[in-house]
Amino acid sequence: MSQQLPVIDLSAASRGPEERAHLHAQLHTAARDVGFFQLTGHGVTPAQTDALLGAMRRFFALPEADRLAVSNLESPHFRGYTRIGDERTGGGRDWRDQLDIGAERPARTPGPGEPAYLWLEGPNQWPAALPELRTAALAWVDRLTEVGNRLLHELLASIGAPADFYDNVFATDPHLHLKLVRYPGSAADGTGQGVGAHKDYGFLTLLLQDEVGGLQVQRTDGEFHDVPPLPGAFVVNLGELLEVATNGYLKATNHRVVSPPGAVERYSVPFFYNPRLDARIAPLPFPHARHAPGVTQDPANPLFAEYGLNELKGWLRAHPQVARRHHTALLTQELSAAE
Ligand SMILES: O=C(O)CCC(=O)C(=O)O
Ligand SMILES: [Fe+2]
Repeated sequence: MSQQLPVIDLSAASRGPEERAHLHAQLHTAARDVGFFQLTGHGVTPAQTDALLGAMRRFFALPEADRLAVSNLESPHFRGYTRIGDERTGGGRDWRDQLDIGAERPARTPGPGEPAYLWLEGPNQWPAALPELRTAALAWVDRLTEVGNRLLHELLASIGAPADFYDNVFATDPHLHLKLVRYPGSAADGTGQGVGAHKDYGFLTLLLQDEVGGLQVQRTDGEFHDVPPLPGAFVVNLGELLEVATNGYLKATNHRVVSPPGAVERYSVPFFYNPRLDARIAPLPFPHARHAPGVTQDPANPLFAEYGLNELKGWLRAHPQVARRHHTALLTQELSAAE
């Protein structure tokens, strides 16, 4: 099923009060009713996009041994390369491989009394053969951070909230996250699970997808609808922290990727615009707050207002081999917390 998402032009924000008011009306409706939209007018150039996609394709074309040289199994910080089939979503195997990249920071080993999510801070792993990948990926993080920052301001303003309300949780050491993803066609098991249905954990996700398609969004009718690729646009979706911030007025939307047919490859690049790990998401003051229905109650997926907890739950769930190798103590704690 296909139903095009709202298409929203961010450049309208700087074209005078009338166009900005129209942008806010569009953003408000899209964020409240769908949680997903296509973003144009973001200012990222085709040359910047091509630099990233080119370096990324060269990474996935490297011999497997070179990709495994930066395996995330070696990183207690969940950075690096995940082989096809090693990631899990909703208990099922995802048929994709990927390189996880975050802000370049020294490794953290949480001491006694420090929160376990500090494990998520650490250095990236870069393939020695492709220095341009590091350059293009870190430039993309900088560029998309700027877009995410502008978009979040307009989105908060669109629902009548102070635009700068969350500036402090992004000001120092935001936990930005970039994923370079390849879907290598369909697995023999026939499940079609490129990545299983899930919500993203942070504030906003800005996704670059190629022309193949396969991303699907669950809409209020409960059905998953295709998101047809729109050249030059980013697919934006709201993460769980915006649901927490607005007490459920805005929703983090379930989405998934259906594997491309046969041996067709699909490439995508989600960028997760996330705050500091220790940020506690204070309730957002806005006029509709009193009508907010509350956050989704799902025992299998608790929503945490302390961002690091929300993020860590996701990593432990999605990367069981990294978790078992480096974090058995945390797995025990997670299990006992769920009981
Ligand atoms: O590849 C895509 O289109 C979406 C990926 C996604 O939802 C994710 O990695 O969180
Ligand atoms: Fe996602």
